[in-house]
Amino acid sequence: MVQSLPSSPGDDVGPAEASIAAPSGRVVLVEDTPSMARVYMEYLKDTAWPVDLAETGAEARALLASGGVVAVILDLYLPDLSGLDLLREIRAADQEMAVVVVTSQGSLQVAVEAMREGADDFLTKPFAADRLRVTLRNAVERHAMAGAIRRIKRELGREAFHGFIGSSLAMQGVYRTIEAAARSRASVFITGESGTGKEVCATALHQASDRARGPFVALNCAAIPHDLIESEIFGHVKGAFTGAIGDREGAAVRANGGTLFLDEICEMDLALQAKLLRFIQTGTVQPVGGSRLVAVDVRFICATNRDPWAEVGAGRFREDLYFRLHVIPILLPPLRERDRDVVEIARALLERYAAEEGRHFQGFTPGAEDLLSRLPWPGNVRQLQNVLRNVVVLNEGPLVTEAMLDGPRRHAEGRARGTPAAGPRGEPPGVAPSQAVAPASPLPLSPVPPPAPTSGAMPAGGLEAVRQAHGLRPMWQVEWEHMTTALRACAGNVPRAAALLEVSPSTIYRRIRQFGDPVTGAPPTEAGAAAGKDGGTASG
Ligand SMILES: Nc1ncnc2c1ncn2[C@@H]1O[C@H](COP(=O)(O)OP(=O)(O)OP(=O)(O)O)[C@@H](O)[C@H]1O
Repeated sequence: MVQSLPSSPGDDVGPAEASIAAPSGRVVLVEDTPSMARVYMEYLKDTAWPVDLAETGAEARALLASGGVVAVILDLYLPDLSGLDLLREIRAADQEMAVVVVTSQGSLQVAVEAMREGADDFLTKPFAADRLRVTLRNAVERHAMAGAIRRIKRELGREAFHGFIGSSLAMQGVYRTIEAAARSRASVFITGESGTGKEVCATALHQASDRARGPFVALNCAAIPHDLIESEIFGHVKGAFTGAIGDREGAAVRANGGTLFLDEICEMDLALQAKLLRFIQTGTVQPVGGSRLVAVDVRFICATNRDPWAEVGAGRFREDLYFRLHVIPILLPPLRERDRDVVEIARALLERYAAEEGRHFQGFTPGAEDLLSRLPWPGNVRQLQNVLRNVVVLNEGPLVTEAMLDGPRRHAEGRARGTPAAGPRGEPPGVAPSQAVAPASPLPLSPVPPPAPTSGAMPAGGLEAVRQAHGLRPMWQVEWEHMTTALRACAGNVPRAAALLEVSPSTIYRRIRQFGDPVTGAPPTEAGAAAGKDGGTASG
């Protein structure tokens, strides 16, 4: 038999407790002895929740299945079923309700077992009205609190997500947006500094979407020469231009049923932007030199490390295209704004690189981890990768020390001692002129220099003598000369120079901000001095 008590607005708690919002729902009292049931129902008549009585396990199951139950007061001895089994069923079904078990004198062992199985509290018969009410109320509140904490932990506790490592609050927000955006077909526009993981983000969006089984096609708009990019996206027919020896599908058709990722979208020229807009509006593409329209179903994701709205303002990016693509924006925070993520990523990278390079690194000293957290990482995760690869290749384990990471400071000290390690303007590589001589704080990181000469390892004269003996030059110098040649060959067109060198244009932009523009003669920028000193060798 199931009986119900109506709820009462009043409760037996004091004013302070009454101010806590009690979770809503019903209480199920499971008690097979009618006289006891009557007493408990009387005790409970003034609680905040309506109470249903179940006199058997079967009745209890039916009430629980009907939902909306906030708590169960469960006698462990039932005619048709063990109360412990019912408790296990509740917890196995992950039902969010508090459970208070009722046991007889002398059965403490059973109470302990019930607590282990997930009961929130227990009462030993006999007990007074107040005791029942307070125990019930506390159990409901504790359970609600524990549930909220569990949910928050589940939300916030993600240390990795589809290729991302990092449990910072900033990245939890990104993971949530990716999850929500993945369910939609709306275009996503990813922004963030170079190396923050924009491509990882695009891949995650694809993997978390219902297009995951379809193709993911990525195209770097800056890495492809302008005269080829149209055919790269839309394809071409045989004879469309010199060298078009056959029909070729473009990225759009290859991405059919999946995702098309247009990286460095702001590098696309305006004429092509118009064609892209038409593609987005009509869902059809026309191969270069062809007359037939091909229908394709793709989800667009694009990315840039520029400010796309500023590009619109400057007339380099079409406003209508911006609004078509910028439906769901995702901003990837720079690594320096991700709390301890840098350490979490560094640990994972160290393990990977040590395995790949056959080194025996086991971790970082506390000082090294602290330094990792303090460095500004202008080149973000890619820079961290370069630095750690460098550390692993050039040093021996078992621990990465501060000294192994402290490149700029050692460069600065070397300079102070007169070590000739000057950049184009006399600064040490990777360090802004203004920071080059600052000995204290290890600001923007340069590639980790070779290990300090150990006795017997270097001939007299140190690094420079070895360089001269072998005709070697620092990598940054070779890299910059190469970039300068490429830029001059392309009349200062960065994307074209990047395509020639097969690096990301952002790598060249960073160097221009750092060293100045060799074509226009523009000097390095202040912003570049602060933001462009990753000093890593050209990548991507
Ligand atoms: N949170 C992260 N955890 C682990 N690895 C990461 C993370 N973010 C980025 N990476 C890695 O860092 C490298 C750079 O990432 P990615 O290419 O996605 O950056 P990006 O923002 O697209 O860079 P760019 O603007 O220069 O093209 C990749 O090897 C990527 O796997």
